[in-house]
Amino acid sequence: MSAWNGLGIPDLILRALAEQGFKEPTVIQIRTLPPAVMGRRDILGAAETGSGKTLAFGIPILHHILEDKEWDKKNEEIIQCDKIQEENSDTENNDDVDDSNYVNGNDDGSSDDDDDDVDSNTDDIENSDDDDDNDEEKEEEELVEILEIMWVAFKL
Ligand SMILES: Nc1ncnc2c1ncn2[C@@H]1O[C@H](COP(=O)(O)OP(=O)(O)OP(=O)(O)O)[C@@H](O)[C@H]1O
Repeated sequence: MSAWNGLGIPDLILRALAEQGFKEPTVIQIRTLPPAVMGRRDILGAAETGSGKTLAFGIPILHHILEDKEWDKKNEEIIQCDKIQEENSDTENNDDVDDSNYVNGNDDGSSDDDDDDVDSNTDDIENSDDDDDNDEEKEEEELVEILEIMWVAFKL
């Protein structure tokens, strides 16, 4: 278990720290990270030069950026769910109209739309694999972003 565990640091930042080769937090980081990250408190710290103060406040900043992004992502998902529900209710309404096909008699007793539903269900299954790949890709992109912030903003 990494010495960074238990300080409330998100996985993505833990991975970035591991990539940087930072095996354990410094004293100022151990003291500031739990209240700043888990306790969401403002922190004031003093320690000698070269003791790791930059990440002592940099990690909480990154944590908050990630939380904001997570919030944006959830909102996006909710909006997409709403759109899908709207589309479904539109489709159901259309189905009501198309049921008249059945009454009027398709040869096999099905409406043409039923076949479409099967196709679209298969599409959904294929799309869920794509979604997993996209999630992984997005996580990798975020990791690269975090590392860039660490290098550029925090000059690590
Ligand atoms: N947990 C850690 N493990 C190993 N190296 C670290 C760790 N945290 C920071 N460092 C490295 O230690 C060096 C000094 O860190 P940093 O610049 O944050 O110190 P500081 O306390 O802010 O110094 P100053 O007061 O001079 O600004 C940097 O090269 C940084 O990459």
